[in-house]
Amino acid sequence: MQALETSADSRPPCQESRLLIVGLGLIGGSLAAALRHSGFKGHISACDANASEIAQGIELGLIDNGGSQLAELLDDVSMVILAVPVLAMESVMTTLAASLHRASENVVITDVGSTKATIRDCAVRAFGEMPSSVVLGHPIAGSEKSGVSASDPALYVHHKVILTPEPNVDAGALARVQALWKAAGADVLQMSVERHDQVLARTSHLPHLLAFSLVDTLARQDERLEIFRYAAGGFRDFTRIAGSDPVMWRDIFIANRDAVLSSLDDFEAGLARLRQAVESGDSDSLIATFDRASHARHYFDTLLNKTSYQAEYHMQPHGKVTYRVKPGGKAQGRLRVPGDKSMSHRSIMLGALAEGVTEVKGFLEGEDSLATLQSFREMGVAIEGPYQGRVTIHGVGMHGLKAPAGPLYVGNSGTAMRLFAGLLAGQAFDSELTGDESLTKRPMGRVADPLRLMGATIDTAEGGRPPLNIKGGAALKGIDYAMPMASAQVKSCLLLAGLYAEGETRVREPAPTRDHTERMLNGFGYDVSREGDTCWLQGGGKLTAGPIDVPSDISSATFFLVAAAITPGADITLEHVGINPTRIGVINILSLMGADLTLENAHEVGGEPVADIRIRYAPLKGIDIPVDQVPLAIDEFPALFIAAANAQGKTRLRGAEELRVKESDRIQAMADGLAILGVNHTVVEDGIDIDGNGDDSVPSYGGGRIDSLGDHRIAMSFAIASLRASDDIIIDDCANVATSFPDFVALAQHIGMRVSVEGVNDD
Ligand SMILES: O=C(O)C1=C[C@@H](OP(=O)(O)O)[C@@H](O)[C@H](O)C1
Ligand SMILES: C=C(OP(=O)(O)O)C(=O)O
Repeated sequence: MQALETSADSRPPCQESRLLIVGLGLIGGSLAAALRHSGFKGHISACDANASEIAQGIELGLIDNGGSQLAELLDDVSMVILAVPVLAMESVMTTLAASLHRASENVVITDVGSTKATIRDCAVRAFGEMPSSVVLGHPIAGSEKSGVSASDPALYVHHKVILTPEPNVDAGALARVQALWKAAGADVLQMSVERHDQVLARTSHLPHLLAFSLVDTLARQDERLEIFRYAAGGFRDFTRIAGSDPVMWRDIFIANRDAVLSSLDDFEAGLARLRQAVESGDSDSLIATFDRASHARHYFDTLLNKTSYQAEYHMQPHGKVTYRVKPGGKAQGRLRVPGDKSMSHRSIMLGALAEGVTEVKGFLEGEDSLATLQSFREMGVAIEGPYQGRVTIHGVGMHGLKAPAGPLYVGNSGTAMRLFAGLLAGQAFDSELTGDESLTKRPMGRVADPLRLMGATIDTAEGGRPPLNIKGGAALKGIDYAMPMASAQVKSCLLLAGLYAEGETRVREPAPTRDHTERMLNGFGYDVSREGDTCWLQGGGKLTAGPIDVPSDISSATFFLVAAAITPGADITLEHVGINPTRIGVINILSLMGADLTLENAHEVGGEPVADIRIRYAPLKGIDIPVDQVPLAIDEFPALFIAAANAQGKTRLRGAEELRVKESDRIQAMADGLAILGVNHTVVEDGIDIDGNGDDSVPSYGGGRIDSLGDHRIAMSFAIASLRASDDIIIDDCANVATSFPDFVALAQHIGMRVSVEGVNDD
């Protein structure tokens, strides 16, 4: 992602005519400094009980004038910014309510307080109701320093400012407060007052309380403060914030009492668990806690660096990643795409339930498989890594998982939710599975129904959607189940539940689907048999740990296979790709269309066939896609539709209704994008007809702006399409690419595509 603009020249200017900052400390002073630095043309005055702060503010050139009597400073003011400690807000608001009638109608009031519910209550008491011109806010920036002399014009640059507007807020007032903070260089976002107070209790107030407490405890034990002479980096890092302004923090803890107490309860419970582990020398529990924490801390770094999809999803719900791809470009070179997503999920699941230590290499460090990994940490499994695709899982055995403290969040991943459902149905504890907005729309009845036949108790939301609530302690019984759809996720779910069931669990599939679960179970020494369309296993066995080598994901490789298949002169080799027969629909379909594909260096790793795939450009022709290839290429269709748009003649797909229940309705999402590019097509319920251009001397279609609907495969498919477009293709909502293919943009650039990332729009 591109760096956000930092230079003051490029920030939108703040147009207020006259600002009044009430409380001229570090926060108010830094806002004045930032505005001055941005070229703010208006007048700034300040009100502070401390005359020397005002004098210093004037001397530093931050404010034009000031005084200690609020009522006297309100003439002609356009915006008032309250930067006094939280408990002083009420008297300031009362004065404002009494005096503001003298000022212009248009005055907007905002604040910078660290808690929001109490300040909203103050406003309601002072004004009789929440005025629509009040927009409460909180800049997430600060320093242990205080006073106007510590003002820093860069304090807010790239920092978040959370605004908590009430439903009756005046849209103009909100826009003006947003403009104020953007001019100071901040990223502005919005949330409700309640959510703000809960989030801040955990992320800011609790850490401050702990730092104050630790320093105070140590200082009391050592009156002469001798001990601090020996305190090194860890102490310094942990306690820096204990130097913060005591009055301000007293006010915050009084104001945000309930949310702070609830986060403190959680913390005390965690501390008690650690105490117990230390006392009893419980090395596994210590390692599990530290590993989880260390991983979470690294993950937090990726959030800060905005390198993660989750960062977009959780911290910037209104900000999206956009790809801009220039038309043309090349498709040349050797590359290795990341590890297989299906196998990465399964390696963690089976490794966790195994006896012994499982070493995984080639693990996909994408958000989907990382969410699976994190969920097992939350169930007490010690997992080291991932470090460059290597993960070490300390298996806990079939019955060693522990109840997680809360819901297990599996992000965007249908695979994880469905496989987890089977596995959790066999546990002794209750559990809840949740996911992101896209996953929340996907059907889970397909696993809940057969699991109920096995004896599980599972509640879903309306229409069989997530979240799933799974009752622990069920006595599962094996079933003989004919799946109504060809789904590896349903099959795998039932096989995993079958591990815990009495007797035999048999699953019949209407067409072959990926068989990674069966292969990996066999690899862990658990017998899974197959005859024709049916596979089965006996419950009650055990898994034995062993090494797993995850090959590159053929679903990710597909984008580059199609890139080369449509680009004259292309020659790409994809290394070490998994070519399991249940996954090679894309190779078969492209070959039928006339692509020049060869497999080199074919061999087997850990029970899965792999090869290097070389593909050189050859003109494509439209085909009727054989129905038996559909489940074998299910995730590859968005990219194959782009191949079809470049082929000569019509390509017809039928029997692919499953595409409608993926991360998006992939038939409709692709049809909508193809329409924007000007590609003729006809949508039917279970497929699509696409008319290809087939003339490789001219571009195959135009450009345009496409909504990927937050679906990674839609985003990457239209990025590849640009190789044969006549104009730029701009694709919105691409953060989700990180769920399956975190390096996609870098590799696309590597082969010669002209793709750039436009970053976050923060409005
Ligand atoms: O088992 C798996 O790992 C997967 C199975 C497929 O889903 P269905 O089982 O719903 O077809 C596929 O679309 C998904 O990306 C991964
Ligand atoms: C459908 C996909 O994944 P999942 O079902 O795990 O969300 C996919 O990766 O294309």
